[in-house]
Amino acid sequence: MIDPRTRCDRTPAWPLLKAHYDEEGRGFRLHEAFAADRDRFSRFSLKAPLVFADLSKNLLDGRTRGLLTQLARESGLEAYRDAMFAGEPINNTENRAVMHWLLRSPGPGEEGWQEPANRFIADSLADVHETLDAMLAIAEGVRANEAITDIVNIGIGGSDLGPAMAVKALEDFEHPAKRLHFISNVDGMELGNVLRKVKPESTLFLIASKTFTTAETMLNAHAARKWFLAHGGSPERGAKLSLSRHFIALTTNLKAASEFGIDTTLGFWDWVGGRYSMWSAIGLPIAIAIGAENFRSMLRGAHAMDEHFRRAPLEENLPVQLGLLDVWYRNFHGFTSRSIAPYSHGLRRLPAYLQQLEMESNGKGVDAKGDVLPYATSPVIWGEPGTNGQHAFFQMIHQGPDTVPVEFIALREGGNDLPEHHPRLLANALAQAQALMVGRPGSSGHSYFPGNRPSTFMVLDRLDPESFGALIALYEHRVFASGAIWGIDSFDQWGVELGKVLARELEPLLASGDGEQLDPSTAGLLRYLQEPAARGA
Ligand SMILES: O=P(O)(O)OC[C@H]1O[C@H](O)[C@H](O)[C@@H](O)[C@@H]1O
Repeated sequence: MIDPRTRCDRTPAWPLLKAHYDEEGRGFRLHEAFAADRDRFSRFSLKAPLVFADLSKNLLDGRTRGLLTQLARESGLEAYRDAMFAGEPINNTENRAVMHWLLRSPGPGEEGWQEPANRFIADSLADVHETLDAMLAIAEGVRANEAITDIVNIGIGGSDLGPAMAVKALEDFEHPAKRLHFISNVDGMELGNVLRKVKPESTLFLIASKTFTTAETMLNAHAARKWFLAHGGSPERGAKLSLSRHFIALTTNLKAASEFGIDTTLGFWDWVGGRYSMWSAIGLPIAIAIGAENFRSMLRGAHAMDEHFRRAPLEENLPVQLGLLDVWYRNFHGFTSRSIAPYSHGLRRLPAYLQQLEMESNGKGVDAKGDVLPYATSPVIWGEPGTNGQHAFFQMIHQGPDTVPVEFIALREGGNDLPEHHPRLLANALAQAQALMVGRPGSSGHSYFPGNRPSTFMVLDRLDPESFGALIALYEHRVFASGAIWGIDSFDQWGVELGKVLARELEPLLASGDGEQLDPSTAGLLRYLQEPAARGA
């Protein structure tokens, strides 16, 4: 594919942004901006489907926004976005299309169905709906099966973080009699602790791996299988407690799943990136937890956001404007991180999910052609739900020397019957954003609050499947927008390979202890780990 993009530092907008930053951006004061513009709140708020965002507490003015939008245009963001929606192989280092959005596109006969742009998309859409229907039928079957009480999802990265986060987020909608466990770590403590508590006859294992080769997942899957067989399970298909009835694979690698001994496999396609895969078969645990109807509702919310991203003018396009803000902060202000503060217990795993989504997508040092970039890309993403973060690291965000833009996410309606809690939660979210912005004028010494610290405040009406779907799709497209402008391939992850190779080489050395050919630090650690662990003080 010919990349339609122009790298951001080669656009006319880039030096203009630099000059604008030097002249005004660096010294920008939020309180002055509000004083100069009574309508700043409404001028810098955006409403996308199911998500409202107040951007007015960010360090930007009309000129910043104009220049950033010009940058988006000049860097070819729209053409690149359209190439994604046309199914072109925009993941150029792997020569793959990027079509997670298709996983939530309505099928023929459904409301909102659109004529597919080409044959590839039409065929893929048919596959998507066939698998979706099959997956939801399995989910409903499991929900109706009283004998199954525990579902153990074994997967890592994109085959874990999305479903694990979603199941927590949609806890209010979950089946009352199903316990979902997520096993990702190669540390046996995680699987071991779950296996101690479950029984083979009432447990369903989901082996979730796009490639079905990931070392951690394979080790955990084989350990689960061994445990199952050691506790009365049988590899015989017709047996009462058969492996084939208690293991399901979620993967693109049908062959490997069948070699493992699994009969029921829900497939997906190489055009679904791991970290974009919770809408695919990888979402089975979500569907088991919340049911088919709620799962479809989650897809509907995401699709509404897809349409917004695809069609809203850049100025009103929330994912685009958020992505541009990331560029402004990272490349002009030089901020190195962004903190995610969901004021929602349900969204407690969102920061972990976004760490993969954003940093694995956009943590790149070369452009899509492989040329070293002269500018920074993904910020560090971190956070905890409010109000917990306030009692931990907000000290640093308020008074530390670094500026950390914060992203607040709040709900209009709380999802519980404790009437005093939600107003308290909202008051705290508002107070933090306000305190960051206004600081404490006239303060000094230990009570000095500088203020002028930026934040974005997003609001969903409630944390239901539809709004949740829209929120996650918003983040996906925001990452697309900033990655598109940075000129990188946001859909590969070569940076995870080296460690995997080295781990394979090191594992046998842990037994032999022979690390003399290695670097002195690794060799020293190997020797230290070989020595017997100390007992007592
Ligand atoms: O789903 P899998 O093929 O098992 O991959 C699981 C994860 O591991 C890889 O190393 C990648 O870094 C992730 O992008 C991926 O989500």
